[in-house]
Parts: sequence; C-alpha cells; structure tokens
Amino acid sequence: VQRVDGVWPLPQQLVQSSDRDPLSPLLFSFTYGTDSAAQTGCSVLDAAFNRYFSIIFPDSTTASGNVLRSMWAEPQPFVVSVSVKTSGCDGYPDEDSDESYTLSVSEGQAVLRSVTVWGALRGLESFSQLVYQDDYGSYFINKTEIVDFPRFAFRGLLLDTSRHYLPLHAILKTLDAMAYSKLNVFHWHIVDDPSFPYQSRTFPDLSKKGSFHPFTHIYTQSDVMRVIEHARMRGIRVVPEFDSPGHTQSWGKGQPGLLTPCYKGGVPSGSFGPVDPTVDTTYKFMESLLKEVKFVFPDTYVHLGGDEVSFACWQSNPNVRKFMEKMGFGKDFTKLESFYMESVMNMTAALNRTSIVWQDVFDYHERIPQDTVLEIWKGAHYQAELSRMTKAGHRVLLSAPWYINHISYGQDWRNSYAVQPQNFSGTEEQKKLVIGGEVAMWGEYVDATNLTPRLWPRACAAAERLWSNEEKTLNADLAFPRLEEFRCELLRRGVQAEPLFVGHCKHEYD
Ligand SMILES: CC(=O)N[C@H]1NC[C@H](CO)[C@H](O)[C@@H]1O
Repeated sequence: VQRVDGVWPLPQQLVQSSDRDPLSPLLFSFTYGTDSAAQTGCSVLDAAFNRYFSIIFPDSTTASGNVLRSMWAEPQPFVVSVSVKTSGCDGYPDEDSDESYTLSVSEGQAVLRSVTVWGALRGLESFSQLVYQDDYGSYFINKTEIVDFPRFAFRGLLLDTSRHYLPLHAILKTLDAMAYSKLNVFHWHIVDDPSFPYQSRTFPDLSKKGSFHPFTHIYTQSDVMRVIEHARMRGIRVVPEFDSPGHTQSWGKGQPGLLTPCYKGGVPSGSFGPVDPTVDTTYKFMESLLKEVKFVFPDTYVHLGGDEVSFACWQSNPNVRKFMEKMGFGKDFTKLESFYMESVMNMTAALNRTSIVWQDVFDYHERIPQDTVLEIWKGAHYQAELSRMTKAGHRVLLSAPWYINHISYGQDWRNSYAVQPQNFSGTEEQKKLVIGGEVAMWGEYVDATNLTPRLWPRACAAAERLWSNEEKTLNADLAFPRLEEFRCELLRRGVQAEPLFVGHCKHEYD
C-alpha cells in the first residue's frame, strides 16, 4: 500500500521515492547524532524516542517474533539519528522556538536535523507517519527527503473546561492528538460562568464553592502541572485563560463582593453581573490571582478574556453610576470596561507576562498595550477585523472561522481548510502580524463523551492551514485522500476520530 504523501500536515518540501526499506522493530533504533547538542538524558527526546517507538511498532512487544518471520525480505538494522543544534531539553517551548527540521530517509537509516528539540519532535512526528505496513503486517518506509517548518508560529486549540468538566485523561489525550497534527498551543479556557474548576492555592474557595463539585470536578495543582508537563514533552505551550470581567458568574460563589450586584427597582435583585470595576478589592483580587497564574503557568502569555461583557447590570447599580460620573465616563460603559481591562493588562505586564485578549477589547477600546495579542472570534467580516487590528500594529490570532464546536451535516472540514488567514487588505507588514490561529471547541454541548470525535479529524484541516505552504494546499479535493489516510492513522493510534465520509480503515476503532 503506497502512502499518498504520507504526512499530515503537508511538509513545506517532501520528495518520496518508490524505493522502500523493510523495517523490523527488533532491528530498529533511535539515536542521537554524534554532533547533536542533545544526547541521552535529554528529557524531551528520550521520552519521544520511547513514545514514537510504541506508536510506530505498537505490537512490537508481543508479536515481534512472527513479524520477523512474516517478513519476505531479510530486514536490515534501521537507525534514526537525531541531531539538534541547541540543547534546551529541560525548558519550555515559546513563541520564538524554532520548529524547523530536515529529514532524510535512505537505506537503513534516517537523519533528522533540527535547531531545537521542538523541531526534532516535529520531525519525529513526520517520520512516524512515513512508516507503513503492507497487508501482511510487514513494516516499510520509503526513501524520502523532507525540509519543513511551520507557516505560522502560533497553532492553537482551545478547550473549555467550565461549561463541562473534562477529566484529566481527556485533556492529555487531546494533547497527544494535537502533537500528531503539529498544533503547538493549548489555550486552556479553564473557568467561565457555569463552573470554576481551577483549584487556586491563593483563593481555595473559588473551586470549593464555584466548581460543579469540589472533589471530583476540579483541577488540583498537580493536575495542572501534569497537563503542563505532558504538553511540554510534546512541544506544546499551555496558555491559561482567566476570562473577565464577563463570564465570571462562578467566581462570585467563592469570592463574595467580587461581582457587581444588579439592581431592580432601586434595590439589589439578588443576581450578579460582571466583576465590579468600581471597588479596590476587585483589583487587589485580580492582582493576587494573576500573580498565582504567573507562577503556576510557565508560558509568557496569559489570556485575559474580555469578551461579551453585558452593561445592563452595571447600568442598574447606583454605585457604578456614581463611579462613572466621578471618572467622567458619562453614560459610556465601554469606557468603564476599558478602564477595567487596562488595569488588568497593566497588572499582567507588571508581572512580566504578555496579554492575549478577545477582539471585544479592541472593538470598544482606544489604547491597548502594543504587544497585547488580539484574538478574532466573531464570525462576521473577520477579514475587516484582521485589517483594522494589524493596521493598528497589533499581532492577531484568527479563530473565528475555526469555531468547530459548531457542527453540521457533511464535510465541514472543507470550510476550515478553505480559510486563508492572510487574505485581507493590508501591507506585507500587516500580514506578518498574523501570528497564527486557533481551533475552538467550546463546551456547551461537549464533554468527555464526544470531545474527541468532534475535534478530530476536523481540527486537522486548520492544523494543515496553520503549518503548511499556502500554495501547495489550496485544493481540498487533493487533501481529501491524505486526510482520510491520516484519520485512519489516528484510529490506529487510539484516537477516536470520526469519519470524513464513506469508506473504511484497516484499523477500525475497536
Ligand atoms: C470568545 C467567545 O467565543 N465567547 C463565547 N462565544 C460563544 C462561544 C460558543 O460558540 C462560547 O460561549 C464563548 O464563551
């Protein structure tokens, strides 16, 4: 069975020959090149060698004997030698990490070269997709030359663990599948209106009172550390989002006085609105929370949210109205929201972290710190938003066309595949400010029962758009057989990815 361009996302340059090499798990090994700055003991690559050995030869521990006997050609030893220029095995991937690599597969050996261990991980993933089995179960790999690097540096996936709690295994499984598609940022929308599952060490009542259940539906500090390490081992960044001032109903349960009391008929109605921006305690609380976030999450970016703030409750509250007058905001509540967001973005900068915020903050706000990244999520006219934001000199992330929590009948992956993030009117300088994009899987109708088939392989379409060369991946019909095959590979790897259309896989999901 000849692999059709057997790597998803498509590498920048891939040349395959029909010469093929039989592989045997007993005679196969990963090694560090003699010139490699990373050698045995490099946490990320040692683990990756083991992980990819099991991915390539899943049954190697059991059926090794008959695999060897069933081979027609006597297999020779096959060595994959990996050389990285810089070590940095114990660090974290970041926005500047070089993910490029070259991979040369010839008789009996493959040479993988990269600048960083993160690039080596991308090369190992591509290598693992080049190995295939014939109908008798023998393993083969074709002579191949790859030169590869990502088109965009920020290739994200958002999970929402507030609308439904996602058990740790579901998050870790998603990180595995992200790595298979070279997605490299896990945007953890960890809390929201319905529940606060993050167990804060500074404010333990937030999850004690605000989670769906204080023992079973929380993320302890060790859970969070496991997610971060699992991600690091796969070259994936973890960007936490603590969305405010809106989407904070669950925060009020564990932090009395934080939310604005809404009024009805001149008296408190008993319901609460966005965070109360008129009292100093709010800013003290946010400062403490963000300080904790800085120490728990190593990534240099923090997502501060800022989306969908409704003004009705603020408007109903006499203290807020008084504050507005004092501040000279008149009746313009966008000025109040700007005042709040500016304070929180400044706190974040003071903590030496860079902010990401939803597009709402830009839409109603004049001044935003220049290095703040803006995330576009509103479907209507996102190209105009791309133009406006990059014209203002901001780096942007495109998520709007990749809200794949929205489902429909048919091959909607083609819509994701057709997105061109730099297709907007602007200068080359402006186009460069598009640092990447993000697939979103919001949780209103998603939990661990349907997360994986709803995510995969549909998220793979955006993953190729974000990694591959634009000109070489314009045609969804040409991509279809490749994605079909990659979806079967996901099944083989134990990822319950749904089918694209009619057909079958050698390894169905059992
Ligand atoms: C930034 C953003 O997307 N905010 C909300 N918009 C609709 C989403 C569902 O599609 C979620 O409810 C999300 O919380």
